[in-house]
Amino acid sequence: MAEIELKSLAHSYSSTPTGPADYAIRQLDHVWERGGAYALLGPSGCGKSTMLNIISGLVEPSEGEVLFDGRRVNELSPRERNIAQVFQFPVVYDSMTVYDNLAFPLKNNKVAASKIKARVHEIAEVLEIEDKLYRKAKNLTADEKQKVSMGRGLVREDVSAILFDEPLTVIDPQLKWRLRRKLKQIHEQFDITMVYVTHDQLEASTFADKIAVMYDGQIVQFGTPTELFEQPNHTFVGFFIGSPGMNLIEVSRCEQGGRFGDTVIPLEPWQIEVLQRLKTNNVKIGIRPEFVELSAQPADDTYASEVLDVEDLGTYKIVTVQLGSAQIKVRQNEEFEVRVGGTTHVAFPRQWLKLYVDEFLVQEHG
Ligand SMILES: Nc1ncnc2c1ncn2[C@@H]1O[C@H](COP(=O)(O)OP(=O)(O)OP(=O)(O)O)[C@@H](O)[C@H]1O
Repeated sequence: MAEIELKSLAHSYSSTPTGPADYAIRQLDHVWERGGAYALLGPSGCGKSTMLNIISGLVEPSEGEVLFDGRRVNELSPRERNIAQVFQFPVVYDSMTVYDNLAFPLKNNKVAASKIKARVHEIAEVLEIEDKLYRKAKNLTADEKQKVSMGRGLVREDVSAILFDEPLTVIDPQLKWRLRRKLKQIHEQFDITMVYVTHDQLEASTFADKIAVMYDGQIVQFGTPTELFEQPNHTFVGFFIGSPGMNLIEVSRCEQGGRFGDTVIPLEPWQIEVLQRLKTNNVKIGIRPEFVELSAQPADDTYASEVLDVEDLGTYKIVTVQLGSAQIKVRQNEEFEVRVGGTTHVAFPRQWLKLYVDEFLVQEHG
């Protein structure tokens, strides 16, 4: 197991890149610590697979270094790096039995036969495929084959890390949840560095202790699920994490804070100070639907708004209101009474109002 460091790493698939748009990975520094359970989360095309393939050695980065425990591995082949990689689609030898598929990486590494047997049974038990051990892989379902693929990664005790690239895509939805829990349990049991690529926030937060959110070839935030929820560093994180995502309102600056149309949202003095010094006009105020408050009666700090839509989701509802030119989503508990077309009063608690300049969060002492 190793700490994996990416140092000034960048990658372009073009041999003559002319600008940032030609890079699948824009220059970044990042450390995956030894023994951590991580998710790499982001939309399609943001560079997740490229990053995994650079770590495993399938892709040679155009710039920068990959270090395992401080040692440069750029020149090492995937095999020499000792990384296990599980892909979206199962990679198994159809003509072999499940047992032989699982034993294969160990035989390759000249592990003693008695050790192989014990380890194959241990992993098969964890993955609940013990009863399939002596079946030919070609007779398995897609789910079972993917379990074998995972098992081939997990079976080796000496791996530097296991990289999962959307491994549950082919898995039956009902099984997905169980397998995710299983991977988490395996991580706890074997203490291996694991990086799990997904574009599904639920999948990321059930598996990982820390999530790296990737957007447009950059890691825009690396934090716990709670940090990503409460303190999104970038508007993309605000929008991508949460359901629905953060409300983001384009504002212009004014003496009291941010203005859109006739509405002024007062901000903290330090935020106003930042706004006064700005050279850009790209300013947004963000607040999560969970932190916006609604009330039937007006108060000093509320804004009268029209209720556009109410979506009942069982234990809670999502209310969409029109405030000036902005549509704002608010999460309310199921008892809260609102009527589409009616008027409600919206409040934005100051501590949850985030200020974004050029899409990045402005922090108090940053
Ligand atoms: N072999 C390749 N040659 C040229 N461009 C590529 C190659 N592989 C990926 N790209 C491009 O690099 C960018 C990042 O792709 P990558 O597959 O790493 O993203 P991803 O986040 O893993 O996406 P997905 O979730 O769809 O797999 C995309 O614009 C993609 O089109």
